[in-house]
Amino acid sequence: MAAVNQVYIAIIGAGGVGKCFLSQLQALAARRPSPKLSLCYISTSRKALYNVDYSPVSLDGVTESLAASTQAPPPLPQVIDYLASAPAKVILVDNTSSQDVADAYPLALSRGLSIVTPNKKAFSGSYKLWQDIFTASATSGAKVYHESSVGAGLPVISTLKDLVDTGDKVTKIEGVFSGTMSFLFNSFAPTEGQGGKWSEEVKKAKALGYTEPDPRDDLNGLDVARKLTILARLAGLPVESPTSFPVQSLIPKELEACSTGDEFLEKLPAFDQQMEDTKAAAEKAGKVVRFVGSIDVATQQVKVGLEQFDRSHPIASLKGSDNIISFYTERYGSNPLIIQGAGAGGDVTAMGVTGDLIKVLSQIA
Ligand SMILES: NC(=O)C1=CN([C@@H]2O[C@H](COP(=O)(O)OP(=O)(O)OC[C@H]3O[C@@H](n4cnc5c(N)ncnc54)[C@H](OP(=O)(O)O)[C@@H]3O)[C@@H](O)[C@H]2O)C=CC1
Ligand SMILES: N[C@@H](CC=O)C(=O)O
Ligand code: NA
Repeated sequence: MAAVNQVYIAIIGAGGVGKCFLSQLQALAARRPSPKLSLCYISTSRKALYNVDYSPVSLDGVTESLAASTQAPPPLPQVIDYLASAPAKVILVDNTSSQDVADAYPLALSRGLSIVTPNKKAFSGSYKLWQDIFTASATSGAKVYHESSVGAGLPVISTLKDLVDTGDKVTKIEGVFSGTMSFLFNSFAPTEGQGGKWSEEVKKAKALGYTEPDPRDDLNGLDVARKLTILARLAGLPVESPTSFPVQSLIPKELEACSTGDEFLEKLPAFDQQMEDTKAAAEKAGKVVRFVGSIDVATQQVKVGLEQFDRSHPIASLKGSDNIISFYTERYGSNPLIIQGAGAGGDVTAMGVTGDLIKVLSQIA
């Protein structure tokens, strides 16, 4: 018999986004006495904290408790078994970028666990995984939300879903979909002034928490390709994978064989001239270079890569890690619905996750 008025939260991943989420969760739990939110499981890749009798793990100082824990995370099917046997409903928060965790969503959903996540891997992996996730959710009634998988906390997924669900026809989606790429080009090739060195800006983007755990996943264009795969599927295109359309990589050929992200960052300064040449070519045409993506729904064409823009273009004059995403639809005609704002960073990403958690609570509690 499920305990009344209590919802268990299980968290996998406590890095940049995970830590910000924990502090938002603690504030939410303090603000909202009902349902009572209790942490029943938290792990990183090497440590875990949970009690076999489901007594809650305290949110006070949880990062430190987790770091000091001597419990190792059990294999995922075992974690799902433990959560599915909890004496109240469970929301699983995946704050990793792990494909293994993403692959376990169909099992978790089929066992009644709702999921909220900023992890793109489940929704941009194989089309079969996408179908399995939504079939499992529809069959069990467990919810799955992933607003922060595109545009961090910006309301990109919810807006696209509303457009589609209310019967509008999306014809094109285009813009800047990467906080890292936005930050890099806004600071390396600004509309005014000189700009910094490419490799130094890449290191800054990582230090600011904008990049993927391995920054090569941003620079090879795959992070943007994943986001476009998600949006294209929501707009009705059965895109097979993020590698099934043209994606431009900014990884120098000579560094493709680096075995770690750290080795790549160490060697990158020797290749700064390649990006300087790209910048100079745009300047010669009186323009600036930016990394953009687009989905043409009618022709089913998706593409990701560098383009040149006039300095006065809204894409050229973005600031910081801002994304700008334009939805062209039948209802909006030639004036697209535009969403703009920070597209990366721990707090804004965690906000999307916490917002999703609140949506799930309103449906299951
Ligand atoms: N940073 C941003 O601005 C944005 C991030 N996102 C997404 O948010 C997610 C988290 O990003 P971020 O916090 O920056 O990444 P971090 O690398 O800072 O944190 C990742 C966390 O996940 C843990 N982890 C990784 N693999 C596993 C696993 N198999 N099992 C358990 N724990 C695991 C890591 O543990 P350990 O340290 O032990 O490896 C770490 O605690 C990613 O999917 C990213 O794409 C989305 C939008 C914006
Ligand atoms: N690395 C990503 C993080 C958000 O998805 C980005 O820079 O946009
Ligand atoms: Na979003």
